Amino acid sequence: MSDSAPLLQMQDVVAGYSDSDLVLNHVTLEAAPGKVTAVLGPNGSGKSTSLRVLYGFLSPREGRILLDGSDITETSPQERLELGISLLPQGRSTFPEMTVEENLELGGWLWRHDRARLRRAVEDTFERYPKLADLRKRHAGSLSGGQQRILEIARTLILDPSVLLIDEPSVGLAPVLVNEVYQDLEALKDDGRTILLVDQNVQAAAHLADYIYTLAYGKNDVHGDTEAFEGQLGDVIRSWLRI
Ligand SMILES: Nc1ncnc2c1ncn2[C@@H]1O[C@H](COP(=O)(O)OP(=O)(O)OP(=O)(O)O)[C@@H](O)[C@H]1O
Repeated sequence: MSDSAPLLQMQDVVAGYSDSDLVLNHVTLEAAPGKVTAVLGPNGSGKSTSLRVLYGFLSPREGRILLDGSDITETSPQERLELGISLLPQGRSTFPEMTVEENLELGGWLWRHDRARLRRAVEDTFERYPKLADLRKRHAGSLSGGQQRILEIARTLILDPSVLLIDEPSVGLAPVLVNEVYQDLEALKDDGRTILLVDQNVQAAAHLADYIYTLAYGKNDVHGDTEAFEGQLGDVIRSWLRI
């Protein structure tokens, strides 16, 4: 872990989708403030499940989740959202029949009773993403895959979260759009947001990340500063082929 105290921590978590099922077997992850922490690993190693536990969609059977040192293990996803944690889930999550603007407003649902604040947040987002502003009245379902992904990222920012949990940001996108998405994530890093990134795109994630964890079979494998992985990522990936 880097020098600063971690902002978000998953400590020694055991979790599964049923009583008999063990998906995370004593997994520990820590995200330092203002840094990008990547969680890499082969299919089925428990990366997305870790994000679900961190966001509160799945309760751990053992272990704790800490935000800035406070135990949030028992808090709901809505409370975590209020505390400044946002999740960008894997796969399509826009509402296709609703406009770009309505999709953004839904991202700010917590502020629905404060219309002025919500409107301001939507307009701030359009300022940050001028291309989305041009599309504001279009149905999300009519946007290209890349535009929809940018809309999804923009929607996770509406509440101005300090921690972003990002699951497979570039999956299913054409290579030219993949670059656009990672440039956007780079800008979020420059904002000083804390990012925990789960990714199959190992090279792009490593390029962005300050710190890397790898998981295998639902357990921690190796972890360290990204520089420590320099020249070794190929070996790490090859080791997954033997799993
Ligand atoms: N909703 C679910 N119900 C039951 N089992 C699940 C569910 N989601 C995932 N699993 C199982 O949990 C294990 C870990 O899955 P998870 O999606 O966390 O892995 P992953 O590392 O993110 O994989 P990928 O890179 O393929 O997305 C897998 O065996 C998977 O089949």
